Amino acid sequence: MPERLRGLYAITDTALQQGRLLVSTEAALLGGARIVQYRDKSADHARRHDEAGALRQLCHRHGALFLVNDDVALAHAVRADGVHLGQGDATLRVARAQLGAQAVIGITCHDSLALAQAAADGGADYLAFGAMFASTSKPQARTCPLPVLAEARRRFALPLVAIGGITPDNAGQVAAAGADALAVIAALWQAADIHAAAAALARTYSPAMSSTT
Ligand SMILES: Cc1ncc(COP(=O)(O)OP(=O)(O)O)c(N)n1
Ligand SMILES: Cc1nc(C(=O)O)sc1CCOP(=O)(O)O
Ligand SMILES: [Mg+2]
Repeated sequence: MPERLRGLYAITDTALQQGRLLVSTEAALLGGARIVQYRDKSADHARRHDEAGALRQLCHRHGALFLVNDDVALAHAVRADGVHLGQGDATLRVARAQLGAQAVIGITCHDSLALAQAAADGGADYLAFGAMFASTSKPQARTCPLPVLAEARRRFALPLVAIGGITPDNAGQVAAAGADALAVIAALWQAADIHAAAAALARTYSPAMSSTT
């Protein structure tokens, strides 16, 4: 399993991080986040471009991967490491053609092993399952039972990312079921101490390691 797709996967939230996008993301990186996804659904293209470019630099300073949600053109424009695509987003084929063989392309599979098989067959770099638990960030997301994730672990050699309602308290169950990375929004950006929350989540994979300060 590639080490670069393992550990805490922080997903930005424009509302929760308002005015503190870079500072709060840096706190998560210092706490141990290894992957960051820029997720901003607004139509403010100039701001999105500026923020994504700044986040890319920040992530690379910390040796973390930087991915863009949904927007293949933005990922290309800011030279992100890759893109995360849902079932209603651009196709894997289009994204691969635009971003190239080295790009990391992750695909949402919800609770479906059939979607995961199609993504694996199409050349995805990781498979995302969720929502593992009720999510305040996406309350309408349908639940992916832990046994589905465990079955995906048995079937697929690709990295598995789990998302939805993950907190330091339930992270261990998700990792034990086979997740290589934990994608998190609320439990990071709503924490009183983002660095400490990130460190607690990151410790799921490196119990002996503490975070950097
Ligand atoms: C790591 C990860 N997994 C799943 C998603 C959800 O993607 P999608 O279904 O396209 O929904 P939106 O995030 O675009 O609302 C994700 N973003 N990241
Ligand atoms: C963006 C997203 N996608 C999901 C899915 O199930 O595909 S759940 C989700 C929200 C994740 O945020 P939180 O850590 O706050 O629950
Ligand atoms: Mg999407």
